[in-house]
Amino acid sequence: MLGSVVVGVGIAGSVRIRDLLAPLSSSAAEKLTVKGFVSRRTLPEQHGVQQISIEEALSRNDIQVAFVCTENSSHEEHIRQFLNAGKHVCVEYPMALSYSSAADLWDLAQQKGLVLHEEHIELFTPDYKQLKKDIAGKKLEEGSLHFTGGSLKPDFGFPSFSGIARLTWLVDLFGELTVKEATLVEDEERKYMKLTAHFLTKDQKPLTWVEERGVGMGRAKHIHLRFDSCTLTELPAGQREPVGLFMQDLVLFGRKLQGEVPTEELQAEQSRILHCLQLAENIQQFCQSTAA
Ligand SMILES: NC(=O)C1=CN([C@@H]2O[C@H](COP(=O)(O)OP(=O)(O)OC[C@H]3O[C@@H](n4cnc5c(N)ncnc54)[C@H](OP(=O)(O)O)[C@@H]3O)[C@@H](O)[C@H]2O)C=CC1
Ligand SMILES: C=CC1=C(C)/C(=C/c2[nH]c(/C=C3N=C(/C=C4\NC(=O)C(C)=C4C=C)C(C)=C\3CCC(=O)O)c(CCC(=O)O)c2C)NC1=O
Repeated sequence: MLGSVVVGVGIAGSVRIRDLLAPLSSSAAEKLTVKGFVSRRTLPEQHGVQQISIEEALSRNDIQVAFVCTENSSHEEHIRQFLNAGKHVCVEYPMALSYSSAADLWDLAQQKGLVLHEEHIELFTPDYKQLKKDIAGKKLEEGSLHFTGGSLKPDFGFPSFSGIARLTWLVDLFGELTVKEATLVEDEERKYMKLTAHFLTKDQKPLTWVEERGVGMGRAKHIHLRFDSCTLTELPAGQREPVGLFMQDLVLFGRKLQGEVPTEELQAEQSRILHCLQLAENIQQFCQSTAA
């Protein structure tokens, strides 16, 4: 068994505590137990789990794993602290707010012989799984993905990083991309923002990503994907699954801890994550150069 600590008790941290207390039976998630949680606030017990200090989490021998569930701007520092203390880390996406920080963190994990896992629940949603099946083997001519959602707190980072889940979809579906142009429109008073990024695929096909957030905007994704043989204008509705999204991620992390995930799969995943973070950084640079 591996003892774990959950760092940061927001939406994601609470789900992690809940899932660790009731892991999917007969899955690798059962190898994890939860020994405590860390929070910057003073909180009561969460489902019987006690708050502990970060110093205790870093030093206790019966804690081998940390779940970093805080806002994005603090991920890098937390990952570094826990890896340096010899703990495996599962971090909610994105692991860092720059490409070079992420690359350094992977190097540190490798040096220490520890698992560093970045959660990607967006790849487990039924709609995404169905979309991936539906377009398998089709040749993209052009496409767009338009996300809308409620406004985020500023410590979630530049929108190409906080929206990394959309980039992950595009890269997982269409392979490596090149950023051609990106713009950001912001209205701080209205807490509104719209990021538009234009990419080319390796086959030189155009893809557009729009990430739009504002107070009261509903979470939604719209696609327009034109292939050689057909055009998709709506996300397919996938079959709902009994296992929750964060639980599916926990099982994958558990399998990594057990050494059950093949090296090629780990490498492909790491390349995808780093490529997405590189794209996020390129987008940020485009936006900041046009803003100047
Ligand atoms: N929500 C989701 O569905 C998903 C979230 N993620 C990722 O998870 C991470 C955390 O996101 P999420 O949990 O949604 O963010 P939250 O805003 O809910 O929580 C972020 C942090 O804010 C602090 N916090 C939470 N509630 C309060 C409060 N009422 N008052 C003061 N502080 C509070 C907590 O830290 P502390 O306990 O130290 O105070 C918490 O860790 C991000 O990296 C995000 O990208 C990824 C996929 C899905
Ligand atoms: C109700 C308020 C609500 C909040 C505050 C919220 C926060 C939230 N949801 C996220 C992702 C996500 N959130 C969900 C789904 C949910 N997450 C949920 O908290 C709930 C109730 C669902 C409902 C199904 C999914 C599937 C993702 C992964 C990214 C995606 O596919 O859009 C993220 C990570 C950044 C991102 O990819 O957008 C945040 C911060 N989600 C919400 O729905």
